[in-house]
Amino acid sequence: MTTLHERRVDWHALEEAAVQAMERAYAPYSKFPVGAAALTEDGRIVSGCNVENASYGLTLCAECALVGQLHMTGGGRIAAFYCVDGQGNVLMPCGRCRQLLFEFRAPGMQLMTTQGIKSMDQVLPDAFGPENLEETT
Ligand SMILES: O=c1ccn([C@H]2C[C@H](O)[C@@H](CO)O2)c(=O)[nH]1
Ligand SMILES: [Zn+2]
Repeated sequence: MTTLHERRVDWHALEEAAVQAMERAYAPYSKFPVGAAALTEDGRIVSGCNVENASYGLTLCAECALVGQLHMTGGGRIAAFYCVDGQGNVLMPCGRCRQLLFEFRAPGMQLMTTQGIKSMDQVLPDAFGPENLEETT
């Protein structure tokens, strides 16, 4: 059971970064731009937008770009996460993206949700993670 960390988060800065990322979205098919931003444990803000494709199923969620940027800019772990839709409203990450974020979570990672701040465990209970790979034979 993960508990929420007491780390103080500048949610406004994260929201702004998410909105800026959303403005870079490539979403001509769904017309549903998404921006995601994360605060790393060492204080960086990384972000990403969704990138769609004429072959619709190949669409990359905003969180895919975010974890790519996280890794490319020094790695580390995500302390807080914020995702917005085209109106700038808080958006819940899809199931696949919850799994992507789980891989890079810091202890007590906080997620802004439509129901307020939640923990990773609340949005993805009983998650499959790297430790599960150690269970074979
Ligand atoms: O967590 C999510 C959920 C959806 N989308 C994008 C994918 C697609 O381009 C659009 C509509 O599903 O929203 C994201 O970027 N992240
Ligand atoms: Zn997604």
